[in-house]
Amino acid sequence: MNLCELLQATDGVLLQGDARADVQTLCYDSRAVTPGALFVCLPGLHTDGHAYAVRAAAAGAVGIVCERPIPGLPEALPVIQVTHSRRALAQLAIRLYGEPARQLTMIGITGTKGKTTTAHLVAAVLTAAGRKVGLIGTNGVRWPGYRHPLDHTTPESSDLQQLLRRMVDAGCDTCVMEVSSLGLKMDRVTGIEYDIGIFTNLSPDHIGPGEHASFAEYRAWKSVLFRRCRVGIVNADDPQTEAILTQHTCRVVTYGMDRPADWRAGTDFTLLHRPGLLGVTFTAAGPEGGSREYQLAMPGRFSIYNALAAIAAAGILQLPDTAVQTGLRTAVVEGRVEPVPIHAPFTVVLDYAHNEAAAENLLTTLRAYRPTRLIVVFGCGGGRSRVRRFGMGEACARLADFCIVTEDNSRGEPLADILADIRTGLRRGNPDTPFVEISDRRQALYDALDMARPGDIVAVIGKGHETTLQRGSETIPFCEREIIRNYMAGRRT
Ligand SMILES: CC(=O)N[C@H]1[C@@H](OP(=O)(O)OP(=O)(O)OC[C@H]2O[C@@H](n3ccc(=O)[nH]c3=O)[C@H](O)[C@@H]2O)O[C@H](CO)[C@@H](O)[C@@H]1O[C@H](C)C(=O)N[C@@H](C)C(=O)N[C@H](CCC(=O)O)C(=O)O
Ligand SMILES: Nc1ncnc2c1ncn2[C@@H]1O[C@H](COP(=O)(O)OP(=O)(O)OP(=O)(O)O)[C@@H](O)[C@H]1O
Repeated sequence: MNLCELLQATDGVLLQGDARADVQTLCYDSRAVTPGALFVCLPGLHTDGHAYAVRAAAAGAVGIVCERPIPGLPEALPVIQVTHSRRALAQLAIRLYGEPARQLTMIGITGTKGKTTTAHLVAAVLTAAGRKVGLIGTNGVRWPGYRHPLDHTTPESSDLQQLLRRMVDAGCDTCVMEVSSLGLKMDRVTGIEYDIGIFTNLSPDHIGPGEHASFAEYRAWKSVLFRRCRVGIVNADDPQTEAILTQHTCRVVTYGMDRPADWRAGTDFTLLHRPGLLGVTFTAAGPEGGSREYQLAMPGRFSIYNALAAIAAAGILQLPDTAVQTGLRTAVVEGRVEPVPIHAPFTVVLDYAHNEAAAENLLTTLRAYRPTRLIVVFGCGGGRSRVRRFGMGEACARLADFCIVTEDNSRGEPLADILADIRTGLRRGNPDTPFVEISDRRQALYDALDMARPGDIVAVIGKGHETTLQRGSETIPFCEREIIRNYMAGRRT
């Protein structure tokens, strides 16, 4: 597209050069510039994109977008000054990729916990209703026939708009995406008007250097989604919902279990536990009454909240209830309390929990299923906070019947040091909980499967959907689902 045409989407002023240049793509990292790219200088936390404009030009950039003049650029190179380059990046991307979000039903999900799960549930329900759905979030991007991992839960605006364009070109009619607070703060979703915004819940997270200054700031950014959507579906039971709705401009639809809500589930739900299945059945009624029964193949009370958000979204989109029931019954989220399908009288689940709060939440949920024994396989990452290791150790010792402590992305750090910290945590949590240390994670999985007996739950936590293991400077393929299935298949033959 012609640079001149693109610029009209921004408040940019041409400082030098000819605006008739042809722009093929947008780029915000000089190391990724290819000929035909328009380089947008983003001021960052660690460095400033303006410092790399000369390098971008040398790599073939057809123009530079910046917030201030940059010395040393070739005279003929078009340079455009904008007030805010992150915002400009989003505006340019929307124009370059032909406003793809306008051609999709856009559903954005925000909240501290449950974004990934709710996004999958909404996508499953829509798919069961015959929609062609694209999905973007922590577990990557996918649409029918395509999937790819992503660096961010909510991608940078230029990457996001390009993905949306590809979804439209692939025939998708709907996009379900996780909208992180940083995605909102960093203009990654600027310019997108969501048909539906969903709020799950809020607790302190992502507060610290480079992320949010305080809980209030974190919450304020999440609340922005409800000024950028037509209908906001919010959790009536979350104490932060009222604050999230400050200055909202959308129609509000509520869901919950404890307080009055448009979509409400009964508190008399039933936990389902069969080998290979940890689920729940519950009833829910919408604004028009008429309670219906739903089944989920994921455990716990909190899963009902995620499902209610999906049921409410389906209600707004007027999807048939049979599709909602089918979608919820069959949805599985990789690495989020994901059951591994094996022929065994016990249950194995994979989960991404890698801090004390998440481990506590998960193991408490699993204990409610009254397993004969709860066996936990876990480790902790190297080069990260030691507090996390003590905390994981404590939570697992308090809630498991047996722990197998092993490696988890040890990166450059000696595994022995990490295991020693976990051991300290285990002793603090409950010195009587038996545990073994098995350095090799694959062997730890094999041992857990060998010791499991009928009615046991084996929770393998920390890696969730990841398919690699970072051991020292090496990154090795490590798909726990495959390892477990292959080992169990081998045991049967
Ligand atoms: C805290 C945060 O979000 N940081 C983002 C920010 O990085 P930064 O400010 O440190 O950037 P920087 O390194 O100073 O570089 C500034 C600019 O110079 C450019 N550069 C830099 C070096 C060079 O040689 N050439 C060059 O052009 C960089 O590409 C960048 O555009 O801008 C970068 C480019 O836009 C982002 O990739 C980066 O995300 C980092 C990797 C990150 O980890 N973000 C996480 C915290 C995040 O966004 N998480 C949320 C929430 C997830 C959840 O809720 O679970 C998410 O949506 O993923
Ligand atoms: N509605 C919920 N309320 C509380 N906890 C939840 C909820 N949904 C999921 N969880 C727990 O949080 C974990 C993470 O869930 P999920 O990945 O869906 O959330 P997320 O918002 O995408 O989180 P993250 O940003 O950490 O990836 C799950 O494994 C589960 O233990």
